[in-house]
Amino acid sequence: MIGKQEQSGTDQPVVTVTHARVAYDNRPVLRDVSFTLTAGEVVAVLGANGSGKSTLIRTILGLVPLSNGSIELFGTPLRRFRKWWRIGYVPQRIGAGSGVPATVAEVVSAGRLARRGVLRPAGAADREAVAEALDAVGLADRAGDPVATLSGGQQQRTLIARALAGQPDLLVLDEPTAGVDAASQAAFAEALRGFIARGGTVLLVAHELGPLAPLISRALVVHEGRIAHDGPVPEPAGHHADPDHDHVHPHGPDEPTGMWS
Ligand SMILES: Nc1ncnc2c1ncn2[C@@H]1O[C@H](COP(=O)(O)OP(=O)(O)OP(=O)(O)O)[C@@H](O)[C@H]1O
Repeated sequence: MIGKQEQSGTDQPVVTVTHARVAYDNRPVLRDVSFTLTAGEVVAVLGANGSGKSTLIRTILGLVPLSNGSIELFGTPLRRFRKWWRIGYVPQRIGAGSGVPATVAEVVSAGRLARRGVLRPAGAADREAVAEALDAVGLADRAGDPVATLSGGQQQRTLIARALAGQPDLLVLDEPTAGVDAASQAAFAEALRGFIARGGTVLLVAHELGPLAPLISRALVVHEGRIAHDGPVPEPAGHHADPDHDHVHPHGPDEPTGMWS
């Protein structure tokens, strides 16, 4: 089953960042960042281009070194953390298919490797997890197709399915819906909703929340290397005054029927 979380319930720290400082070639990008993500939270990292959002999540995953401060994953210091299968990561769009002669199912199966180990052949549980992940993102009917034949949005969904197939406790997503068609955005939001309903924790970078907005429980706004806002998703100025504003926030019973109802 997807999302059979090892650690559930509230107030259990999943990610703890304490006074993190990160610099590239002595140029500071993150100056002093602290926050804790607890189990079941769905947190969006927002901020201007180049503010350090990707750097923040790549640092949390140990891909960029800290120059100061500390990070813990599931209560374990980053340098001692080994249970990487507990984390599903979808990097900023790289394309799932460029030059890869693999089928959609094969790409998604790679998401099982960290959990089962490369030396053990795939078993029934692996195949079931892959099928469930493909179903969750609405690509079950494309399982046997070469991933290169899919649209950009479908390729992005393939990468999300790969992360879900590992049945992680934490999903880390870098701009998962940037430049993705509306159908893929909706399919992704639906998959994420299922993951969250099973107690999964989510940390995602986004420019535009779009259909994800109702799912977000907390926003972190990165500005000049610090967390400038930690709380509810801020409303863009003049947002509701915009005649084209698509009112999909879950305010009350007069919401339009659709995937959020
Ligand atoms: N590997 C690197 N080496 C040197 N500088 C880098 C590296 N990666 C990012 N930077 C710089 O660090 C700053 C923050 O980049 P980062 O990608 O974290 O920002 P971001 O908020 O994710 O941006 P965007 O919204 O455009 O994706 C930028 O000025 C960027 O040019």
